Amino acid sequence: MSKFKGQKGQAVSESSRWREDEMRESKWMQFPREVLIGNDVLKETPAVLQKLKLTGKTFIVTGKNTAGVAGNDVAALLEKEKNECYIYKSEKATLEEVEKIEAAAKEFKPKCFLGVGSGRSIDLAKLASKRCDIPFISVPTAASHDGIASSRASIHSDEKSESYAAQAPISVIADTGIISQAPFRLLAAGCGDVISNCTAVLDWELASRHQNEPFSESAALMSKMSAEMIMGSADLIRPGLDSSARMVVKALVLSGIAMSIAGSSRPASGSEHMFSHALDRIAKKPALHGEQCAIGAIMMMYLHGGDWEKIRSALIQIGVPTSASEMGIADEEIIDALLLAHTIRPERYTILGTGLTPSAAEKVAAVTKVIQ
Ligand SMILES: NC(=O)C1=CN([C@@H]2O[C@H](COP(=O)(O)OP(=O)(O)OC[C@H]3O[C@@H](n4cnc5c(N)ncnc54)[C@H](OP(=O)(O)O)[C@@H]3O)[C@@H](O)[C@H]2O)C=CC1
Ligand SMILES: O=C(CO)COP(=O)(O)O
Ligand SMILES: [Zn+2]
Repeated sequence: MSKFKGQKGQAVSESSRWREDEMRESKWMQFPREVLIGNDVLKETPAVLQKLKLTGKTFIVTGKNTAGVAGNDVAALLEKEKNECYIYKSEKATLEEVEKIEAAAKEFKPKCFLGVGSGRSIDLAKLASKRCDIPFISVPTAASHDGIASSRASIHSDEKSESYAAQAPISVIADTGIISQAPFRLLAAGCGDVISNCTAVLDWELASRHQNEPFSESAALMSKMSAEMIMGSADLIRPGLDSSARMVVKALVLSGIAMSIAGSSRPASGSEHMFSHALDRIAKKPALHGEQCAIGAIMMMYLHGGDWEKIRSALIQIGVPTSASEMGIADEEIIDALLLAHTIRPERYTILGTGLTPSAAEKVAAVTKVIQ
């Protein structure tokens, strides 16, 4: 068995090479402290704030739809307990929006931030709270993405999609009564986001082998486990069921924790996410993040030479779109996104390498039945 020098100079067998990261001397990781998952847990929000000694003033970042779903209710619950709330309705997860929130919060001087809503609202609250050095609580209204519990914030602009080091939520309050009543498409998208961890981890392993990129076996295992949890229970994920919402939320939390362990979005974001970010830029009407990542995962698994049909079957069973037409995206936009994807995060080594040729892009999309 060949040997190479580990980070501290000691010889490490190749079979344990991927464990090198686990042997680092120190690493700073953040995880949520109070995690509430269940029907009607929203009403516990004032108690959570009290337990964490964060009562007083609360800055709530929510969205246009989700204000009515939960944002206003949370504010009412807190105000009943003599907390003052500032409600900020946001639209896009951009750096400009983070700056606006930060400025409003500096005036209001809250004790904590709440992100109540979709991925966008949670990411904005997460990054703005980090910049204000104030704790943040994640209150998802849909299980549509694995940023619910992660310490990362995905911020987008016309030119790029970046993953910022933010902070892990001090608490996650996931009311499955609300989440199970959200449009099923959102829950299915969350399953797609987690299933796409399969290819993200393969890309990370590739980067570890080809470029000696730091790799965390525990983060990778956790990420794969969350994907397997969903694929193995695909038959149990149904609209309107509290049990389905609970299952998906737990997998999303696990996947978010994997990112916090890695200290990057690597365990949950590889070539399939680069494809999705490219599609966000190219498509006239992009689909949901998790839907696009799921389709990306089918195609990237084909490129890895893995079992893409297994991923496709699980997605079909759950009800996640597996073709461009089901997502409402033109076939040409899929090809263009495949050709652009490798440029999205050039520093992130993946199976896309320096890019696909147009004929290779057409082939992967056609063979995997993403385009007709
Ligand atoms: N930080 C991280 O680690 C991660 C971040 N992400 C990011 O998260 C985002 C994707 O999140 P996602 O939630 O899929 O998409 P969006 O943030 O785009 O939200 C999708 C839509 O769902 C609506 N919605 C949410 N909950 C409900 C509900 N209960 N009832 C009715 N409508 C509802 C939202 O309304 P409203 O307009 O009120 O918001 C919004 O219009 C992307 O920006 C992605 O990059 C994804 C994964 C990981
Ligand atoms: O979406 C993510 C994991 O599901 C992570 O986000 P990025 O692709 O922005 O790093
Ligand atoms: Zn994602």
